Amino acid sequence: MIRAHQLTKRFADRTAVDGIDFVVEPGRVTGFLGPNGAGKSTTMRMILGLDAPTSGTVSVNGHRYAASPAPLREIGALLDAHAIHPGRSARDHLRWMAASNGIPTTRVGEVLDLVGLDSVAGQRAGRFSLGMGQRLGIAAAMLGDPPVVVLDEPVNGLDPEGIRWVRTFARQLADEGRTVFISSHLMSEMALMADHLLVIGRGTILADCSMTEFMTDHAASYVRVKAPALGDVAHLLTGRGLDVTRVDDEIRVGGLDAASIGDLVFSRGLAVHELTLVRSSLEDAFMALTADSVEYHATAASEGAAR
Ligand SMILES: Nc1ncnc2c1ncn2[C@@H]1O[C@H](COP(=O)(O)OP(=O)(O)OP(=O)(O)O)[C@@H](O)[C@H]1O
Repeated sequence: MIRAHQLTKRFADRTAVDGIDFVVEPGRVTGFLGPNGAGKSTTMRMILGLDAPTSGTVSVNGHRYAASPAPLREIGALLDAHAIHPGRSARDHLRWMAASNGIPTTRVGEVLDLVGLDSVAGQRAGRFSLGMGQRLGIAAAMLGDPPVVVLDEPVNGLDPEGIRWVRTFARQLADEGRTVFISSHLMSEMALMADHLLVIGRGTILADCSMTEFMTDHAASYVRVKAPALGDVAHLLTGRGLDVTRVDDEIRVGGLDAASIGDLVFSRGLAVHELTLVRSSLEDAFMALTADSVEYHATAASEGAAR
C-alpha cells in the first residue's frame, strides 16, 4: 500500500501539495483526480522519490521508496511514456531496464506479451504511436512484477481501443491483489476504471471515498414527473413540503424517492405518465466539487472562440 502523512511540497512561493494524508489500499483501483495543476504529478513524483517532500512523509509497503534496494520490484510506474530512447527497439529498451535492475531477461518476453507488443518488439520506439508508447511504458512498469502500480495519466491521447485496454489491464492488476493508483483529470474515464477515488484540488484532499459514496455525496438527483394534470400533481407535492420545480412539460421533484412519489400521486387518483430518477453525471459532480480549485477558468467567450 501507499501511505502519505502530512505530505507537503512547496516550489518557491507556490504550495503544490499542502499537508495531505491518504492511504492507497491494495486490491482495488484508486483514481487520483483533480483539475490541471491540482498537485497530482507532484504527489506521484514524491511517492516515487523523484521529488523530496518539503515536509511530511510518504511510504510504499511501509518504507520510503527511494530507499528500496530493488525499486522495480516494489513499484511499477508510468510517469512519462516518452522517456524512451527513440533509436532503441522496445525489446532492447526493456532488456536494458531489466539488466540494470537485476531482473532476468526472460521477463522481457513476458511483459511484451502482457501488453500485446511482442510482434513489434524489434521496431525502434521512436516510430511507435502514442498508444504503443503507453503500452511500452506499462510493460516497463511491470518488469519487476511489482505489488504496487502507479500510472500518471495513462490514457492521455489514446484512442477508445487503447483506453479500454488500459481500463481492463488496471482492473486485472487490482483483481490480482495489487495496489493500483491512477491519476487523471477526467472524471468520466475514472468512473469506468476506479473503485475508490482520491480527489485533490489546490494541493488539498477534497474527497477520499468509494465511487458509490462519491455519487451519493456529490451528485445531485431529482425525480422527473410527467402527468396530464401536472399543475395538480405539483400542487400536491409542494403541499407535502417537497422541492418542486416546473420545467416545460415536466416537474422535477427533490426530497422523495420515485416509488413514494408515485404512491402519493396515485392515492389522490391522479395519473402519472413518467417517473424517472435523474442523477447528475459524475463529471458534473466532480466539476462542482473542484470548481473552486480550478486554476484556469475558460470564459464562455473564449470557449466559443476555441471551437
Ligand atoms: N518544478 C516545479 N516548479 C515550480 N512549480 C511547480 C513545479 N512542478 C509543479 N509546479 C506547480 O505545482 C502545482 C501542481 O502541479 P502538478 O503538476 O503536480 O499538478 P497536476 O495535478 O499534475 O496537473 P496536470 O493535470 O496539469 O498535470 C502547479 O501549480 C504547478 O505549476
